[in-house]
Amino acid sequence: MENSYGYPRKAKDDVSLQELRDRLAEFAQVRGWEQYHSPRNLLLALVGEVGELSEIFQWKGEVARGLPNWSSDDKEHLEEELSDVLLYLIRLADVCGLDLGQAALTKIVKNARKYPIVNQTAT
Ligand SMILES: Nc1ccn([C@H]2C[C@H](O)[C@@H](COP(=O)(O)OP(=O)(O)OP(=O)(O)O)O2)c(=O)n1
Repeated sequence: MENSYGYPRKAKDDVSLQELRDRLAEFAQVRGWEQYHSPRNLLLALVGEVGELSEIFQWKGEVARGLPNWSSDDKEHLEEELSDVLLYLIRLADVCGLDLGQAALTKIVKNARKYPIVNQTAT
């Protein structure tokens, strides 16, 4: 199976952090861009993309979940900026030699310990 980006895929919804990490490493390697992908440069690129993501929401007021009133162009733009943030984040973790997926799972467990579930009693 091949997706709309031209890459062979096993199934439609099985994108993994590992796959994205490997695609990004290949993307940089074949362009000779590894020299530019230092931790600091990637962090600055990530922050820049967070700024671009923020611009989409800037001055809009509160936005309903599911973005019911957004055009498909606006949603596509949002998908792109979210992706840029994700991709730079994954690449940053990779060049730092960290396993981002495992780290995130570990952090979720830590969060759950810090914020235990408080039983809600019906009134
Ligand atoms: N040195 C680079 C430059 C780009 N990219 C990749 C990661 C991002 O997913 C995307 C960012 O590309 P641009 O810098 O062109 O940013 P935009 O896509 O947001 O374009 P624009 O700023 O024109 O909206 O390309 C990368 O890995 N390394």
